[in-house]
Amino acid sequence: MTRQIIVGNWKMNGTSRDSQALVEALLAGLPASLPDIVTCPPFTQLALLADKLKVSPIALGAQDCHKATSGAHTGDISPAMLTDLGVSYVILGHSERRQEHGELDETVREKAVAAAKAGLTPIVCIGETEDQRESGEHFDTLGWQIKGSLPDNFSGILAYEPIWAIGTGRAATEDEIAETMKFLREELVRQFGEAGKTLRILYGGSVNAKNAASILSLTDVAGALVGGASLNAEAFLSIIGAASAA
Ligand SMILES: O=C(CO)COP(=O)(O)O
Repeated sequence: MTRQIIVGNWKMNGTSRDSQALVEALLAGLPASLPDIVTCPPFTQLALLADKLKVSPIALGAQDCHKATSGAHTGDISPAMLTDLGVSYVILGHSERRQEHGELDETVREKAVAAAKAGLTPIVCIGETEDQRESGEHFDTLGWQIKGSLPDNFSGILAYEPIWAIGTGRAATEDEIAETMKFLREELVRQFGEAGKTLRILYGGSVNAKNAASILSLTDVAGALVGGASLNAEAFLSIIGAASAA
């Protein structure tokens, strides 16, 4: 059984003071048996946390990167700048970036190629809107997102985050997650052949201390991408605990 991976996406939250306090509380409370743990603070906290987490079991991730190594891209951060700081994962194509920054599947795919080339593990997010699910178009949407966002030879992590479950407190039901995971696995195998059988898939969307154990026990769920609950040390530690037991 492979170790689960729990990723905390802090989104646009965290001053130096809060970030420091949060990681100190996490480090003090980690259980003896651990899943893989990744924390993705905003860019501004990466250097501080790289230092704090250097000799810890918590890996560092970023929430986005540019596809170029350097150049005239005001406001952007390159994969090489992230690896330079000791970052090892990067979330790409989160629905908030797709919606607020107009990121398309193609952009996400180019970023995933660049990230992997720099040595980062890309965590590529896909997910349907509530309207798409209600009208029965969710599998088509997810299928297109997989085809468009994942590069050839993809060896990163796929995160399924239904948009209607993000930040709403309404996680997808176990049946919805199970059925979707089955579909995603089939699509990955269709696209990547044998390699698609072992690509890791995370679930994200209102994962919390209460529902983590049941979600993480579902077939093909290799871990969770956690937003709000990753900002609370106690809640995130409970999710880590649930992953150790899964
Ligand atoms: O978007 C998410 C993680 O990337 C999920 O956010 P919530 O856990 O706050 O629903």
